[in-house]
This record gives sequence, C-alpha cells and structure tokens, in this order.
Amino acid sequence: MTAEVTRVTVGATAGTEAYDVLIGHQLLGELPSLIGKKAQRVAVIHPEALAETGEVLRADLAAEGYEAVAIQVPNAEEAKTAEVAAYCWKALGQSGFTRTDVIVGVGGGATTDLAGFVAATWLRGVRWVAVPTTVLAMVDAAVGGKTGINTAEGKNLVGAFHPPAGVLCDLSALGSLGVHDYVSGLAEIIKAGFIADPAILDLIEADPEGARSPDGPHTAELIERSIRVKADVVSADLKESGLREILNYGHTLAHAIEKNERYNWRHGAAVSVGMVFAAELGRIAGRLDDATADRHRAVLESVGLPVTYRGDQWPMLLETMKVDKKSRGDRLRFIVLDGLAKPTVLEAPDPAMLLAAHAEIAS
Ligand SMILES: NC(=O)c1ccc[n+]([C@@H]2O[C@H](COP(=O)([O-])OP(=O)(O)OC[C@H]3O[C@@H](n4cnc5c(N)ncnc54)[C@H](O)[C@@H]3O)[C@@H](O)[C@H]2O)c1
Ligand SMILES: O=C(O)C(=O)C[C@@H](O)[C@H](O)[C@H](O)COP(=O)(O)O
Ligand SMILES: [Zn+2]
Repeated sequence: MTAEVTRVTVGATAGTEAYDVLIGHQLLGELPSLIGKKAQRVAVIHPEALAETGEVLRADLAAEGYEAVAIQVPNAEEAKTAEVAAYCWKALGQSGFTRTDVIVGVGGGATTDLAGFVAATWLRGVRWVAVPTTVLAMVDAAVGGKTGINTAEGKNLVGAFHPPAGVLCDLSALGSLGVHDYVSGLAEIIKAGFIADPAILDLIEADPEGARSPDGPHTAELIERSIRVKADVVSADLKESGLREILNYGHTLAHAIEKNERYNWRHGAAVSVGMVFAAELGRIAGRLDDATADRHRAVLESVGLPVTYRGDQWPMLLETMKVDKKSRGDRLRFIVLDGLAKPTVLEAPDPAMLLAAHAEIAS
C-alpha cells in the first residue's frame, strides 16, 4: 500500500528551481527520489537527539547505492555556530564531497538551518534535502531557503538564501517530540493564521488541547495550511525584498529575547511574546483593532505559549533589535497588522510607542 502524500509546490524564482514539500505519514522511503540519481555521496546531518534516525537513514541510503555518511551535530541552537559549520565542512572534505553530491538535514529548525547553510557554502552551493522532524521546522524553517547560523552579536546574522531540492514532512516523526517543543511550533502556525490564513486561528480556538497534540483532529490540516502560507510567500519573494518580511511578524523582539536568554528559550516561545508585542504596537499606532490585538494573547495562552517577558530587560532588548535584518540604518522596522491578515510595515516608531507596547508584555 502506498502512503498518502500531500504535495505543496514552492514555485521557481529567478535562479532557483521549484520544489515540492511532501506531507504525510511514514514518508522516509521517498527520500531517494528527492536526492536524485546524480549524487554519488550523501551526508546526513542530524542532531544528537536523532542519532538513531540519522543512522537508519544513512543505512537506508547506503542500501540504495549511495556512499552515505552521517554527521552528528549538537541539539538545538548549539548547532547553529561557525564552529559546528566548520566541523561539517571538514567531514564533507574528508568524504570527497563534490558538486553533484547531496546533503540531507534531518531534525528541527536549528538542524535544517545549519544543514542548509553548510550546503549553501560548500563548494559555493550543493543540493540539499530537508527532513524536518519538529512542527516548527515542517511549517516554517525547512521551507523557503533561509539558512544560517548565529554569531555572538545575534540570531541568524550569517546565512544565505539557498532553497532545498525538496522537503519531506513525515508527520510520524512528531510522536517523539516533547510537549514543550511541540507547542513551540504552534507559535509559527498561529503567526501564519494572523498574517494570512485566519482559518488556522478558528481551528485552534475550537480545540486548543487538540492543537497541542500530534494526534489532534486538525494536526495535518494546521501543518498543511501553514506550509501553504509560507510556500506562497517565498514563491513570490525568495530574497525578502518586500512581501517576505511578513513572515518576520513577532520576530524583531523574539530574536532579541532569544539572544538575551542565551538561546535557552525555544524560538517559538520567543515568537509568541514577540507577536503580542507587535500586536500591541499595532494597536498603539492606531492600526489594529482591540479585538484582534486581544485575540493574540488569548489564542497563544490557550495552547500554553508565553505572552510576557522580564520587564527589566528592555534596554538590552532594544539594543539587540537594532541589528535586526529589517532595520535600515538607524531606523527600526516592525511588521504589524492593519487588521486580521493585513500585515504591513511600521517604520521607525516613536520610542514612546515602543515603551508603551513593551509595558504590555513586561512581567
Ligand atoms: N529558516 C527559517 O526560515 C526558519 C524559520 C523558523 C525558525 N527557524 C529556526 O528554527 C530553529 C527552531 O527550530 P525548532 O523549534 O525545530 O527547534 P530545534 O531545532 O532546536 O529542536 C528542538 C529540540 O528537539 C530535538 N528534536 C528534533 N526533532 C525531534 C523529534 N522528532 N523527536 C525528539 N526530539 C527532536 C532537537 O534535537 C532539539 O533538541 C531556530 O533556530 C529558528 O531560528 C528558521
Ligand atoms: O522565512 C522567513 O522569511 C521568516 O522570517 C520566517 C521566520 O519564522 C524565521 O524564524 C526566520 O529564520 C527569521 O529570519 P531572519 O531573517 O529574521 O533571521
Ligand atoms: Zn520564526
């Protein structure tokens, strides 16, 4: 019996080819078709937590005739460093990795960001396939070709736009994910709801408990809808020259919180607080209605995401936000909503407005 597969196509852009995001259960057998026949060698980059999965994939690919190596990297943000990237480059060099060979990134968003970055930089760019194993990586990180690592100065400050050749979302992988990591992914799903597809919010509000579980009645639909939002946006604007900035909703503050917490907060948790901040900013700027602003806090809290952050950290957060990629010179720029599913840019808001929005999330 063949597994049921949903395919979402990410359109070609100048200089890049279209690719498919496959969604379904027990899909790992599809991996060789995404890798293709031109590759002789395949490197499977996986985090420590997925050592067994990494080895199973390596052995399966070896059985398919590839020279397959596994490269184990640290879990979570510890993998997104220049040192770990250099470790991967060394492993590729020692395996004789050429331009026709392929990297497979298996894991959460931190691993797929790293694996994609290694693929973007090795020999100035080799093909790669993403096998996301967290909700967050399936709905966001693995799709769209933003790859990168962190530096001491901040999050994702070094990277490249380098889309994968394909993305394999095997929903069966989500069973082993801890609830904390599962719920973190809901923040990006809720983001997709606020910026583009409010049906997502309706589904979560109707059954917040179900939304917290891989076996929830709407899990596959929530994941698929969010992937479609992301695919539509990045197909239209791969390199973030305009539209793509909407995917950064909540992220200006979120990245500052992550850095301030030395990456001990999950990305989705920080995005949750960041979206409440952005909603308050939109409200204070006279753009967003009260009901939609309040809806942020309600839906995020209903699934167990945080909506406040330590109030005494504002000076540090403000300083870090200045190096956000949306900043232009001294001007901070935020994505806010003009209404539900109407994202827009707020340019250089008055510092008093920022302070007032901060007061609403300060604990
Ligand atoms: N490139 C993009 O467009 C984009 C988009 C959103 C987020 N991101 C990045 O994604 C990262 C966050 O990703 P994340 O939330 O997936 O976290 P993560 O990658 O840090 O994974 C969380 C933890 O779960 C483990 N893990 C992964 N899959 C598992 C599974 N199936 N079972 C058990 N454990 C598993 C990981 O090893 C890690 O310890 C951040 O670095 C963020 O910046 C990138
Ligand atoms: O794909 C995008 O574009 C996004 O902004 C998606 C975000 O969810 C993601 O966290 C991304 O990595 C943030 O990018 P950055 O350019 O702000 O580092
Ligand atoms: Zn994000």
